[in-house]
Amino acid sequence: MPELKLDRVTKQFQNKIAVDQVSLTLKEGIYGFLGANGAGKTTLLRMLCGVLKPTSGEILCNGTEIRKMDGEFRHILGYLPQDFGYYPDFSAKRYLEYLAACKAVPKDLAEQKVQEVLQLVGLLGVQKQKIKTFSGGMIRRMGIAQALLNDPEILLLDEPTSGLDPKERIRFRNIISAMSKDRIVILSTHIVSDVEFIADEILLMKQGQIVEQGTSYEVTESVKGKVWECLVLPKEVQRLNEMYSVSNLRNEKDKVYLRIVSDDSPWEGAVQAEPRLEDVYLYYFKEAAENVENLA
Ligand SMILES: Nc1ncnc2c1ncn2[C@@H]1O[C@H](COP(=O)(O)OP(=O)(O)OP(=O)(O)O)[C@@H](O)[C@H]1O
Repeated sequence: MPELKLDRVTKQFQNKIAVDQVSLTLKEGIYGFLGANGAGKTTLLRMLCGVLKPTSGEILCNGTEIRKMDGEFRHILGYLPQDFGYYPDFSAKRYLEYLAACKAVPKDLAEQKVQEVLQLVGLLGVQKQKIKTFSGGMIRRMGIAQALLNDPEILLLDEPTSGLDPKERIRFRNIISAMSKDRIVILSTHIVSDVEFIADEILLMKQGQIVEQGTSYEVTESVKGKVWECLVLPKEVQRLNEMYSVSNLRNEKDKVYLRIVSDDSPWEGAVQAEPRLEDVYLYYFKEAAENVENLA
C-alpha cells in the first residue's frame, strides 16, 4: 500500500496563493476534500497527479518525490479530472480499449480489464452504444471506469458528481465505496452528501488551507454548541437571515422554524441542536453559500 505525504505544499499563481502550505499523510481510505469553489481543491489534485508542479514543498510517495518517480507513479495513479474529455462517436467499449492502450495496460489483459470496469460502473449492458447517447451520469461513470483501468492504488476524483441527479449521485457513492479497499481515494467536492457517509476522513479546505480534518463525526463535533433551533414570528425572519447563517427554515403554523449556525445564541429561547456536516460547511463557507444563493 502506498503512502502519500504532502510536506508544506504550496502553489502560487502570480499573486494568488491557491494552495497554502498543506501538510498531510494519506494512507488507505477515502479522503473527502470539501470546500467552496476556489478553495484550492483542483489545484491540489493537479499537483497530486503531477500535472502541476508545486511552487514549494514536496509530495512524496513512499518517501520518493512523485516527480522523480515519473512513469512509475503514473502506473499506480488513476485520475478523473473535472473536465473529463471523451470521443462522443466511440462506443464505451472502444473508448476504454483505446485508453487502456494509452495507459500501457498489457494487451492480453486489456479486454478483461475493460469488461471488469464496465461491470463495476454498471455499463456492461450498454458497452456497444456510442458515448454521445449516454446521460450525464453514465458519462461520469465512464470517467470512473477509465480511471480504474490500470487498477490504481491512488485514485483522484475531482468533483465526480457535478451535474448528477440524486439517484446517480447515490449510485456513484456506492461504486466509490465498493472499490476503495486497498486504495487511497481522494475525492474533491463542494457537495456535503458526497462525502458525509463514505469518507474515512474529511478535510475542509478554505483559501488554500486545510481548516478542519477528521472523521465525519469529529469534523461535525467541531461546531457542537454552535447550532441553534428556534421558533420565531415571520416578521423576525428577514433580520435573522441577514445576521446569521440559516441552515434550515420551515413554516410551522403561525411561526417559522429556523436552524442557525452561530457562535452565540441568535435568539432568546433558541436551543442548541445536534450538529450535522452541512452545518459545518455553512459555518466555514458562509460567504460561499451566499454567493451560490445569489447566483441561483
Ligand atoms: N492557472 C491559474 N492561474 C491563476 N489562478 C488560478 C489558476 N488556477 C487556479 N487559480 C486560482 O486559484 C484558486 C483555487 O482554484 P481551484 O480551481 O484550485 O479551486 P477549487 O477549490 O478546485 O474550486 P472549483 O471547484 O471552482 O474548481 C482560485 O482563486 C483560482 O482562481
